[in-house]
Amino acid sequence: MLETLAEFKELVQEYRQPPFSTGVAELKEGASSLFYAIDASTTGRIDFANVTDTDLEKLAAACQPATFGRNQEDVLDEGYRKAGKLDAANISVQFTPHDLGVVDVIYNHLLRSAVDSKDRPINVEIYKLNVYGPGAFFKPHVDTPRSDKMFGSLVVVLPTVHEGGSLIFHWGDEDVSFDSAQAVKIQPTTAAFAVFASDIEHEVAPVTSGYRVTLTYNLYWEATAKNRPIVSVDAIERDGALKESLQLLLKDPEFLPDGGALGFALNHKYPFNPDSTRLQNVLPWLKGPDAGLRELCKEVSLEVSLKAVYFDPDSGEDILLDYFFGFNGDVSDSLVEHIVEMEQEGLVIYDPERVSEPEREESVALIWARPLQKVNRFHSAYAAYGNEASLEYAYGEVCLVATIPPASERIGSSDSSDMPSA
Ligand SMILES: O=C(O)CCC(=O)C(=O)O
Ligand SMILES: [Fe+2]
Repeated sequence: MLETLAEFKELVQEYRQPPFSTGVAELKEGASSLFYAIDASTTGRIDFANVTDTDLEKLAAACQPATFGRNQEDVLDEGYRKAGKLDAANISVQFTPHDLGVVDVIYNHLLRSAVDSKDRPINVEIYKLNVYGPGAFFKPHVDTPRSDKMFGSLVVVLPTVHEGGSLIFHWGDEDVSFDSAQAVKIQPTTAAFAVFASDIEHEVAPVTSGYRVTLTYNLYWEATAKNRPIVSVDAIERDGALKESLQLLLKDPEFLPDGGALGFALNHKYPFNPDSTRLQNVLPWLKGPDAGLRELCKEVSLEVSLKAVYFDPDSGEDILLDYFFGFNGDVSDSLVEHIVEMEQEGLVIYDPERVSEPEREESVALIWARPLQKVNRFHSAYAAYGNEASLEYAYGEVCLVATIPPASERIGSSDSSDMPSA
């Protein structure tokens, strides 16, 4: 492998950051209560600055058992999720995530953005209240996307005395645990919170004593958000080594001499609806390091697009589509033929490091800077375990593809010095 390429690949591999952030926040005096519906005409109240066991038992009794999504069906299975829930319609709280300072954490840490939040408004929508009594837990799942604008989840753990119930993130090969029970012990008014990219698998360990009471929220991009990058110039500057390495790669005349594409498998999955989600629209919604890679390509004047990655079992080739296939997509003819005939709707790719000549001339030479972990399947159900069943949205595997001009046309290449520059 070219040395310039090997170096760039290594830096891209290291370019990741935890897609979660945890912390604590103080509930303000006089604004620490929850009101909830016990039945059509009775309301309960808990002041979390001053909770009693009886309060918690009453709240637990007002809950219904929490269900979850398995293969697009809503199921109740206490071997997988054991918890009580109250829907958003049946609760009202006196404090907001904004009051708790969590919105800043979302921008600054989860999205690693220094862009003014006015430019990229988000919606923080309350979803459920959950009560995890002794022995309650929630096994590994992702949070079901409720729209293609949903990027994250927020959990607020209210101040109650309990043990266990850690929130555990499964991030690549690492398990990162947040002991929220410990965190809320700081003061009687200390709440704990976790914000995370909702496509990251996580679980709640069993509660061993007491009641763990949570509010969960869905995080969405506002529909009207401008198409602004969410990664700050600062963040790119900090990753200067990555930019330098990419510039060196592009200058290397042996790297894709006739041009082609540079592909990046992304760190996150993105929600889509096969009928309405256009991949081009997803570009401004990339999360964390994925947004950083897009900015990096822009900085060195490479054109980028997002593609859905599929594997065609008939031909054994990988295909990049500009759209997602339906959930029950039935591919009768060879998909590759289909793509080639439709033109512009997708690319058939080959790896020039492995194959010297493509089988068909339409194929594009693509080198993976960050290798694909997984591809989409045409026939499988998408979300296996979610916190809700969803027939409309699922997470898909997306990659970022940068078009690489032939070596002679690349900015900074020795051959291009006589060419007019843009
Ligand atoms: O309570 C938590 O810490 C996480 C809950 C959760 O993952 C969910 O409700 O989907
Ligand atoms: Fe969850």
